[in-house]
Amino acid sequence: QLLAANGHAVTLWMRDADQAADINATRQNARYLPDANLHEGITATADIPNFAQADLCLSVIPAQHTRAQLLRFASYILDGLPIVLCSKGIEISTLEFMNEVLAETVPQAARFVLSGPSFARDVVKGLPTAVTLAGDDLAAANALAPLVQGPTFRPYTTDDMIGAEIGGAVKNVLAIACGMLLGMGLGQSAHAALIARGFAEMNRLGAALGARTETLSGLCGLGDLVLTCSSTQSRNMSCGMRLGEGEALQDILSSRNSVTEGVATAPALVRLAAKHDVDMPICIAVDRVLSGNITPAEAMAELLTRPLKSETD
Ligand SMILES: NC(=O)C1=CN([C@@H]2O[C@H](COP(=O)(O)OP(=O)(O)OC[C@H]3O[C@@H](n4cnc5c(N)ncnc54)[C@H](O)[C@@H]3O)[C@@H](O)[C@H]2O)C=CC1
Ligand SMILES: O=C(CO)COP(=O)(O)O
Repeated sequence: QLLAANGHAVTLWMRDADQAADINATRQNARYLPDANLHEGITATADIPNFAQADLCLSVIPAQHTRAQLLRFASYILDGLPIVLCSKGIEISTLEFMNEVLAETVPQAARFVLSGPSFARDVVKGLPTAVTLAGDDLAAANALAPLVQGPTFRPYTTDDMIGAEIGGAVKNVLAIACGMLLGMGLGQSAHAALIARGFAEMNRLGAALGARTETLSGLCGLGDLVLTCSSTQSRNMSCGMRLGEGEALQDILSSRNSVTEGVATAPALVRLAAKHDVDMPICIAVDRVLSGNITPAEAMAELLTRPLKSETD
């Protein structure tokens, strides 16, 4: 919507030709974004897009499927085409972030990450949104920013791609934890404590992987953590709430047609943290609940009975 409103001809690639035809005929994406009238500058297709004529490409495929789809297109992508990664997660089979997956699959592309507090429904309504646009270097991110900016959409640039990706991936897992806590009725004080201690976990992982603290304190870290941990509009948070209320994970996932990224990212994150010797007790607790090892109540009891420690450790 943003790009089309900026005057770009936008090709929306999808796997299902019938759905593409439906979108072109109705100007609605009934399955994934109902209630939004799609801009006339958007054309849906199931054919390989004409990458040779593209100024940029946004990858919005769920994290666990990004590699397969990038490989599908890799040979069509010209040297230096900017690919902007919008998915928030860690690939479970490799423990890689999306920019690492892109570097392996489409090495000729210029890599960017767009992340931050931005519900698609808010953006499409034109509600004010500010996000992080990260590139390999700041000049490249600065050059790309005007293409994705809008009257109510402000990208702030950085060259800290790993920081931008850590923020988006970790906040999804923490939002499941916040949802569980609220679903169990444990109150707003516990909710605030979990956000703050979760942010400490995000920062510890960031330090181990070379992210900058100011990136994680910004839109793609703290900003998105606050949004996702505070809104039932978040799929991760609402999944956690339903777990906290006693529903089974499989029932929750099968009741929705939309991705809940934190579910696959939680085990990847726990393994990545272990590999780098980073302490992430809340994320471990989420993973143990998701894998059926403990109940949400047992997870909260475990977290509360951990040995006391300094707040800055
Ligand atoms: N919806 C939102 O507000 C935001 C979503 N994101 C991120 O964007 C990514 C996608 O999220 P949504 O679009 O909301 O999810 P969604 O579940 O609403 O849509 C996912 C899209 O990917 C397609 N898809 C699913 N499996 C696929 C596969 N194997 N190959 C190719 N395409 C496949 C689906 O057909 C659908 O079009 C996620 O990583 C999410 O964290 C980021 C910011 C905001
Ligand atoms: O990333 C998002 C908002 O910034 C969307 O969060 P959910 O995937 O939890 O809905």
